Amino acid sequence: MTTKSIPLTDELHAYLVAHGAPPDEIIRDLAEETRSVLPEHATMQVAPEQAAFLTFLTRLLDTRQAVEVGTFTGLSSLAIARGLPEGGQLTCFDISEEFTGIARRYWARAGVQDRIDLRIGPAGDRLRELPHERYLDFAFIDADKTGYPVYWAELVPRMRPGGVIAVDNVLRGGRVIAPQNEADRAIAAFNDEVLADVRVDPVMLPVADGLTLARVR
Ligand SMILES: C[S@@+](CC[C@H](N)C(=O)[O-])C[C@H]1O[C@@H](n2cnc3c(N)ncnc32)[C@H](O)[C@@H]1O
Repeated sequence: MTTKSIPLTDELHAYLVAHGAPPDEIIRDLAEETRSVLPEHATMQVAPEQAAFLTFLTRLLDTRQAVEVGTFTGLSSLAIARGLPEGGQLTCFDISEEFTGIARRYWARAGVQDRIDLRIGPAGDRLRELPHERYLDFAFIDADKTGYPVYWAELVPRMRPGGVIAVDNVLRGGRVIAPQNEADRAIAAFNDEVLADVRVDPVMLPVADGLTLARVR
């Protein structure tokens, strides 16, 4: 028995991915294309076990309306879209036509393009265009780290009671306890803000680079 999460070697990580929900051919091709076309940015993609978890969570919450902030080449959005029922909708936000051009091709190949509404532009501005109602079942934040407080402020009031916001990179490779740059400091401050927010019940999980799940009251 251990009182904390065990470290993952490469071999153990491969085992964990293989025994959870192993990536299918579409996800494997998307990861491979991202690595070969955008080698400097490829680590921005969510980990395979996170992708599987996003699909699981989307289904668990019976999600009909979801939002993603930070789409890149589309792995997390594909995972969320796959968890939606017929008629469900995912609204995605990103600033890059180049990155999301790749995403669009893989959404089409997976047959989920009709469930995804991609909006290009700074998410802080574009999120304000969403209905001012508590209608979202699930939201995933994974864009520029200094923008997290703005995305949080726009999303929390739009979540239905019991809806969940998932936030990626909350451990910043471990640097969150000794921040070394602006993004690290932003996440350290953001994590404190989430903890103090009486509108949500959060948990922080050591999945990949750290994943916070916040259930909105
Ligand atoms: C970590 S990546 C997202 C990875 C994605 N979730 C995946 O699984 O592939 C961050 C993304 O945020 C986008 N981004 C950066 N600043 C943004 C902003 N102000 N508004 C919207 N998107 C932004 C970047 O273009 C990039 O695609």
